[in-house]
Amino acid sequence: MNPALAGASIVTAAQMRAAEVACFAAGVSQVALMERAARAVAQQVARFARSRPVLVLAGPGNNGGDGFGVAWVLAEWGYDVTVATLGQDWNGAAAVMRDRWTGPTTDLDDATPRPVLVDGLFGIGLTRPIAAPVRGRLATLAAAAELVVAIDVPSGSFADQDASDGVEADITVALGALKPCHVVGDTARCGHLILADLAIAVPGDTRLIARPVLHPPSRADHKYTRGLVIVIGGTMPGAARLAAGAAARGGAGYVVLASDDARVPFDAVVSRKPDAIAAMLADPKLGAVLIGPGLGRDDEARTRSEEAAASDCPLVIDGDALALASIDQLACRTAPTILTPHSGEFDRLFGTGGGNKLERTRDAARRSGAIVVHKGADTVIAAPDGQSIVAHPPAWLSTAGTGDVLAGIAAARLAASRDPMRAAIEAVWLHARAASLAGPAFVADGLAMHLPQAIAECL
Ligand SMILES: NC(=O)C1=CN([C@@H]2O[C@H](COP(=O)(O)OP(=O)(O)OC[C@H]3O[C@@H](n4cnc5c(N)ncnc54)[C@H](OP(=O)(O)O)[C@@H]3O)[C@@H](O)[C@H]2O)[C@H](O)CC1
Ligand SMILES: [K+]
Repeated sequence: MNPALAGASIVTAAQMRAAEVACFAAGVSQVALMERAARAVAQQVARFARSRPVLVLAGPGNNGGDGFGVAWVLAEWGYDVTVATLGQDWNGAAAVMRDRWTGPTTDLDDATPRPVLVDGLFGIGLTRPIAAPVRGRLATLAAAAELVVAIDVPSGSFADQDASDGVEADITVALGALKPCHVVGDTARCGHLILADLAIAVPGDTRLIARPVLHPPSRADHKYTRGLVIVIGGTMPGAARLAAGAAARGGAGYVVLASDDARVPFDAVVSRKPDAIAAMLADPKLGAVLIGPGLGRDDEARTRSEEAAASDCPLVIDGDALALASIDQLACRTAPTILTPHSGEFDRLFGTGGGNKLERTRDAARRSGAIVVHKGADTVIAAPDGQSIVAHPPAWLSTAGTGDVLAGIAAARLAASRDPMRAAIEAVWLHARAASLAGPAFVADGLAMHLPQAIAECL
């Protein structure tokens, strides 16, 4: 998680264009906006170029216009710059930038590599894959460069798709706002991501995660107002135990582990026999129920899962309980629901239909009426109203049991606030932060120990 980008907006190419139009309508000229973009990119190139010769690629559209602008600014600052072009006819602001550029210019076909490559071939206007010869030239020039800086998006990446193609950049300077290709899919091709916001107002319903603000307990609080969490276990009691421990360390006031296995993660977690689940679910003091970690998929698991789904309790559904759930049943719930699928569980429940991960997760939230936490290296949290948040948790979390820990934290946060979107965001942030604090190669059993420190950072 890059703190410099915390809370940054993520917009589609169409939303970006609409925001630009609104900016023009408010009196900013196209040339002025392109000049802002060019200066912002040139500043980043200058930070890292160390006076090395620069080759700027200028494509046929406004990304190319930005490229001419970058070349013009860098040359003014004393850099040795050459421009290689793809295309002949530039319009509007791009033509103005092209005319400002009076330095050495070649065709892309004839360009020779230089240590610093600025990629202004294609931006958000890419409509089809780049033709093989051009892709080949781009790859050759990029491979021979010591530093590749992409303007807006790495050329070849479609702004609205999971990043899966395009040049591999060391630095990408996103213009105006982040786009889906910067945050979902193989985002490594963007290299170090920098946002130049250019003072354009953009929609804010999709954002990168930011550190949540948590409130310490008040003098009037007691264990039930802090949140009573029930974790329903099953055939693999260790997973439910991990989740119960994480719920307790995640700020719950009281945690009950309903499991045939009487072992608890520590004494503060209370063990109950699961034959009393119906009575437990009817407890008006109940803050949230977690079902799924270690549940299994036998008849008993199905009964417990159906009982939980049919209850009025705020519910977190994870692991095996996701395999036992149905979208119709979820959509009928009136109490808050959080689902925490990894990609396999997500595909089984919601299908493998098209769109990027953001679109698919938003669609799943709309269909199920639940908050969906679609886990992965790019975790997407989506609400039925279209609000969505993207997080990039540490890769060290890719180890057994960390999902149970996340589900436990989500239950604790849900019991505390009863607001499932807020709870999901808090849980994902705290989980990722605890992983960072745990350092490399931790085991899931030790992860929750770092939650108090992560919580302290949010007060
Ligand atoms: N967001 C901001 O605040 C600002 C962004 N700016 C920059 O503008 C680009 C978007 O510019 P746009 O002109 O819309 O698009 P591109 O430059 O990406 O490319 C469009 C041209 O490329 C042609 N095209 C598309 N795909 C291909 C392809 N595979 N092969 C060859 N040519 C292709 C397309 O023509 P077609 O009609 O053939 O599709 C266009 O000619 C944005 O990314 C920013 O860099 C502004 O500077 C202002 C601030
Ligand atoms: K580019």
